[in-house]
Amino acid sequence: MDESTTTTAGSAADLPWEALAEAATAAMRKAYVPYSNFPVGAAALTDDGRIVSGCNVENASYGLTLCAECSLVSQLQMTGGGRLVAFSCVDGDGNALMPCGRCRQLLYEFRAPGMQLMTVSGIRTMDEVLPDAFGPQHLADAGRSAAGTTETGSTE
Ligand SMILES: O=c1ccn([C@H]2C[C@H](O)[C@@H](CO)O2)c(=O)[nH]1
Ligand SMILES: [Zn+2]
Repeated sequence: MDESTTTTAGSAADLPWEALAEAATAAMRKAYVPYSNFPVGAAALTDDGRIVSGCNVENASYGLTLCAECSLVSQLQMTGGGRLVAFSCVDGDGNALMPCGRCRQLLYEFRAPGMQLMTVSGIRTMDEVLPDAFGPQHLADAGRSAAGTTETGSTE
């Protein structure tokens, strides 16, 4: 079945978008952005009910900047792993922000089937924001793909 039609994430309306926006806004306030002055906060619901979040962290070597989504993925892994069911990120004014291309790829790795994202243009699925994505499923040699995981990362 097409991931966008699976229901692991539940219906978009049932997802806790308000709580995610609040967590993203709280994370945004922790951003380290002396160069761009463009704080970003990201938050996501995991498949076991946690909310993980992250902020952008810039660097004097500008290109080394970590997007908020990088920080979120790191927190996901450090707090028990799992998969992302719903994702939201906000700018300094609290407005929804579309993750940059690199971050869509980062999020794709940890998506739950049917993962939903709150974006500037409304609620979208991962498939919609990153169609025909490259992922662990393309690493044909099992030795090089995510150890012991299936396409969606669940252990079997
Ligand atoms: O998806 C994105 C896009 C941009 N930024 C950050 C990086 C940089 O610090 C600032 C301006 O690009 O916004 C993120 O955190 N996530
Ligand atoms: Zn990014």
